[in-house]
Parts: sequence; C-alpha cells; structure tokens
Amino acid sequence: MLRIENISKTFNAGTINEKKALCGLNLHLNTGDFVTVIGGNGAGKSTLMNSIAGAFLVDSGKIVIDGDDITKVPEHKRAKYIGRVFQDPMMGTAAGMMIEENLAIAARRGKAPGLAWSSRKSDQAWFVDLLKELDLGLENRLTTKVGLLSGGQRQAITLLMATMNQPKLLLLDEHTAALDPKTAEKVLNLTGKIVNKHHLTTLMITHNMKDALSFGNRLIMLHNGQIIIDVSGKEKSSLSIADLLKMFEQASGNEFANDRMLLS
Ligand SMILES: Nc1ncnc2c1ncn2[C@@H]1O[C@H](COP(=O)(O)OP(=O)(O)OP(=O)(O)O)[C@@H](O)[C@H]1O
Repeated sequence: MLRIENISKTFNAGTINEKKALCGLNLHLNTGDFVTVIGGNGAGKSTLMNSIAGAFLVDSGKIVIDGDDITKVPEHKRAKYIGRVFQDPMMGTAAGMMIEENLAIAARRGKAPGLAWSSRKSDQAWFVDLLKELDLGLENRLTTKVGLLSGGQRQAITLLMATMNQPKLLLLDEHTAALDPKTAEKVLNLTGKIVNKHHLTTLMITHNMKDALSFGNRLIMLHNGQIIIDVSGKEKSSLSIADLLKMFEQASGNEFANDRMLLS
C-alpha cells in the first residue's frame, strides 16, 4: 500500500546548522496496517510524516501509495490519498465556521467542485450519523461554531474530517498529546474505533509507549533518521515497555534518555 524506499532528508545542507533528519529510510505498509511510531526527540518522526504528506520534497528515494509514485507530487494533490491530524487541536478545523460547514468542506476534499455545501441537505443526515459515533453529544450541534468547542471535541471533529472519505493513508502526528489525559484517552479510543471500522492504513506518532504497545498491529521506532525497531503481530502484543527499552538499547547502542516517553 505504502512503499517508502531509501528516503533521505537533510535540513540546511552545507551550513553549520545541517541536520540529517532521515537517512535512507525504508518502510513498506500493507493495506490496513495500523502502525504506531515512537522515538526520542529529533529522531525524525515528524519529518517522516511531512515527507509522506508532501510538506517538502525528500532529497532522494521514492514514496509510492497504491502504485502511484507521489515522490514529486505537491502537497495539495496528495490530499486525495492522505488524511492527517496534528497535535494542535486548533489546526485541523476552521474556528469561525459551524461544525457542519467544517464537515462539508472535508466531505468535498479532493473531489471536483460541485454544489455549494448549503444545498447538500442530504449530507446533514450523514454528518449526524458520524457525530453520533463520537458519542460527545455533538450530533445536535451542527450549527455550533467549532471555535466554541473544547480541545478534545475539536480534535474529535478533526479526526472525523480526516477519515470521513476513508483516505488511503491516515497520518496522526501526536494528535492527543495536547489534550488532558482523560480526553486524550477518549480521542485515542475513538481513533482505534474509526481506524478499525474502515480498516484504514494508519501511521500514528506517539510519545506514550503504553499507547504505542496497546494500539495497532505494528510498531516502529525511529532513531537518527532510521527505523531501528519494527515489530508486529504477536511479537508486538507480547512486548512490555521494559522489553522495548531493552530492544532500543541493543539496536542503537544507547541508553534510552527521553523523559517524556519514560514517564508516559
Ligand atoms: N524544517 C526544519 N528545518 C530544520 N531542521 C528541522 C526541520 N524539521 C525538523 N528538523 C530537524 O530534523 C530533526 C528531526 O526532527 P523531527 O521533527 O522529525 O523529529 P521528531 O522525531 O518528530 O521529534 P519530536 O519528538 O521532538 O517531535 C531534528 O533535529 C529537527 O531539529
């Protein structure tokens, strides 16, 4: 489904600030893979997602989604393949617009221009069904401005917007990290529910090792711009956080030194 072959990305090449963020990284995902992505600060996790989403072009290597080589395709054209949710709940939605307006825009993403959203009353029933599944009481608030919602409610709406057209690939970039623990858990459980329902191929960055182990069928760990751990299926489900730390130390030759992950 997703084939990433030997991609490299260096920021500020040739300057004193040169940083090799991705170094010949390879990753192949099968359709329906739900992969959690962990790694210390600066390991290259967000750069990997930005490379896939097309925020910038990689220096070398190839990115293929469902047989289409998207390595040089601009970001806005990759949107038809990719749904993305960022850490900041303010980023994925338009605060000044109503819930239904936000959903209507997402519904038309990547499609040819058609009728104005206001004339598509039939979509409203679909939106109500989608909102009901969130179980946050938002199905009766279609005309509420998104800016009035809590961070968790907003992130849940962003998740709906990113998944309602069932993208070929869902990218979640620490999408619950800015929420309080209880809300984060709720949004994470919703994520699992939506991903499983639609069998979405998903990459989810998290700093929480427990979540990385309990969600998804596969886990990768990045270090210095490369994947150093890649476990799936039974091997993944039988791992503990201590096992993961030991694997990291063996694979990298380093002690694990990332307070944020260890505390999670
Ligand atoms: N736009 C950029 N310009 C310059 N350097 C960058 C840029 N984006 C990332 N980097 C550098 O590339 C390296 C990898 O960064 P990246 O954000 O991918 O790490 P990460 O694994 O997501 O880390 P974190 O968990 O801290 O978010 C870091 O050293 C970072 O400073």
